[in-house]
Amino acid sequence: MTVMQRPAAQPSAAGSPDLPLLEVSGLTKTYGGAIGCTEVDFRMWPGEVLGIVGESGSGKTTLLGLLSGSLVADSGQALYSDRGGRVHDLVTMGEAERRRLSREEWGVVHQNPRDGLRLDVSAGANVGEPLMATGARHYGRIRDRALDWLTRVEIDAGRIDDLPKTFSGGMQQRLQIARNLVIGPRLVFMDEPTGGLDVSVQARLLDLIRELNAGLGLSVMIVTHDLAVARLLADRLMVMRRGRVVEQGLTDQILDDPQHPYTQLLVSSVLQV
Ligand SMILES: Nc1ncnc2c1ncn2[C@@H]1O[C@H](COP(=O)(O)OP(=O)(O)OP(=O)(O)O)[C@@H](O)[C@H]1O
Repeated sequence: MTVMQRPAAQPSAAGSPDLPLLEVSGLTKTYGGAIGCTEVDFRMWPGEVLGIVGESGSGKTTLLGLLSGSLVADSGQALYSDRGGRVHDLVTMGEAERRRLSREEWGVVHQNPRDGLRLDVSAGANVGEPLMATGARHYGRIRDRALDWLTRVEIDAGRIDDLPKTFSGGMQQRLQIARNLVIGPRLVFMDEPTGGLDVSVQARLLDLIRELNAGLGLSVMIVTHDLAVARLLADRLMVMRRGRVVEQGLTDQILDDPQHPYTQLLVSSVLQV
């Protein structure tokens, strides 16, 4: 386990808003000889929505995987400041600590909800399980919390005992969000969460993510190839190309006044559609 203490850390229940939630430098991952992402540097702040955009194969999913723990970096540093103000290097920390952070501090929302749900148990169990993994044992209270979260994500309480496979794609995605948020994470990684959904379902899901960010102060790192989604949700954007971050800044600044030729191309190609 690698735990570091920043000299200025001021531990509090929610972590300090003065400390970056994540401070990433030189993060690199190759697959054999091929670059996944290379020399990625950025900071992310508590309560922020950070969008990662770029063409297919630019390294967005690789970066998310390195930070959320499904991939191991070749080199670099990714310092995560937890609720207690303790700082962990995600690149070098041990498996037990990674599992604890995944259980207690993070959520991961996959593009395909089937990758983030257990299809063979009820909707209520899908939401209740993460609570049990963090120590909850009282069946009645677990069911109440599950019901509360189903309602928050606009799933009818009467569906609590139904299997997710009987849900529509949009409902499954909302159930996946409830499963992730029931433990009160500080940071949720989302990989194309609205991909494959039709436009009206997408709009409701985007509203939900905005509400959760504003209401709970949730930090969200969201990968999307859709600049309209990025515009609507993200406070700041990172633009990736061929594994590198070519530009980052405030969303409006990047989309209205892109500096890098690749970002200019990305923005103008969307405008021409
Ligand atoms: N398991 C793997 N084995 C070999 N190469 C991989 C693997 N996963 C990703 N890559 C390569 O790493 C680079 C970055 O891929 P990545 O999936 O991170 O991009 P992306 O921006 O998320 O793309 P998309 O939008 O299509 O999901 C690509 O060149 C890809 O071919």
